[in-house]
Amino acid sequence: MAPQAWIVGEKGEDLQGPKEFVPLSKLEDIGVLYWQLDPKKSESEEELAKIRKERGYSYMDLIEICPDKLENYEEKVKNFFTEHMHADEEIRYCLEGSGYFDVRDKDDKWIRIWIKGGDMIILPAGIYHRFTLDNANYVKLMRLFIGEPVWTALNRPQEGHPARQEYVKNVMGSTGFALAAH
Ligand SMILES: CSCCC(=O)C(=O)O
Ligand SMILES: [Fe+2]
Repeated sequence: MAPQAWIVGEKGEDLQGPKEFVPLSKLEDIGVLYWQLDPKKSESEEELAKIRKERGYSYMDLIEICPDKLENYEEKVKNFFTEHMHADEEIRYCLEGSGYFDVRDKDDKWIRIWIKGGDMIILPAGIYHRFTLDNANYVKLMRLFIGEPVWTALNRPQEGHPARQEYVKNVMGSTGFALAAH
């Protein structure tokens, strides 16, 4: 099952009227990849091992986002919810709890992706995004990376950044992201 995704406002608020749901295909169009795994199997999961091997995700750690478990909680959650991009992919696997990844669509609207246990999401380098907890106020995420991790958040605007330029070219270009990425 694809995660639920819908359009929200600038501050993350629900828009008036019924939710405008976004299909997985539209997430693929903007380079967002998604897998559903079995969260009970955790690190030993075969499918996870396969994805890690195929995509070269040598680095792995776990992060729990909640006031008692994350140092400098207030500052970190504020930064997570500030619109930013990275020079590399952002790979997150939700083991427990839930949260919202907001990503910009081609029209610069916010798509809110609701991540729960078993959901693995990859945001491409250069995509503008942000993260926030939902009402459950807790998430345990696995962070994956190719080689030594770089978590540097580059706040918008970053139009001159090579990763941003590459992303814009892939997503807005005629071939589309899916063709360019595979
Ligand atoms: C801690 S996962 C989500 C926050 C984020 O976008 C990031 O870490 O760069
Ligand atoms: Fe990020």
